[in-house]
Amino acid sequence: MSIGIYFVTPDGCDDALVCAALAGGAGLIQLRDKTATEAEMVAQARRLLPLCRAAGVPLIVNDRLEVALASGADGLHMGQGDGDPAQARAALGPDRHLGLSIETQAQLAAMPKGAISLIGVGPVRATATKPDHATPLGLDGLAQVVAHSPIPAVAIGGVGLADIPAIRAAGCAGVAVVSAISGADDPQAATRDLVNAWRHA
Ligand SMILES: Cc1ncc(COP(=O)(O)OP(=O)(O)O)c(N)n1
Ligand SMILES: Cc1ncsc1CCOP(=O)(O)O
Ligand SMILES: [Mg+2]
Repeated sequence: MSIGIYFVTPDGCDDALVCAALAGGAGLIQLRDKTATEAEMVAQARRLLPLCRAAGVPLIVNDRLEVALASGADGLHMGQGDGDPAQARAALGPDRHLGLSIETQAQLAAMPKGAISLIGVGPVRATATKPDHATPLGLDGLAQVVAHSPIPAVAIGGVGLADIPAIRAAGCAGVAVVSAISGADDPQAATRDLVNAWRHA
């Protein structure tokens, strides 16, 4: 599985930013908004789905199973404290994506086999985007976790263009970013640069 660049939205993301990431070549989009209501997230996911489908890119919802189900999104991403992955898999059915955050080797060893299709490993570095993040793994720690993963992994947390060769060499299927795209002056060009770096790494 190759994902390449996985754009995770910032809080309050407008649809134009997702369009820019799609136009730049992002391979996966996650709607993550820690401030939106459930109804707002359902409405935004419903607006974004046809745009993502037109680009052939899956749309994943962060945290909220009900939003993923109500909007018809392509999957859900869960953290360690976001509920039971086996229950989420049962609700989503066998075909949709189900991502799980992995912050330690112990979490990887305890991962429910069969339910998860993709892991987000990190944070690689400290990041202001997620103030409650776990202890950073660093690039070496990332590589150690990914080496033991039976399923595809993406790196996340404080990563950008310069990290792509090491992340690819670690065996990741992609890299998940918020601020490397959302904080850029030109998010479409930033996405394109990340995509090209991934392709050439
Ligand atoms: C791809 C990916 N990996 C990790 C996370 C973090 O999820 P979580 O630990 O539940 O933290 P929040 O994002 O909910 O703050 C993610 N969202 N995506
Ligand atoms: C959602 C999430 N999970 C671990 S770090 C993080 C935030 C990543 O944001 P950024 O790419 O801006 O560091
Ligand atoms: Mg979460």
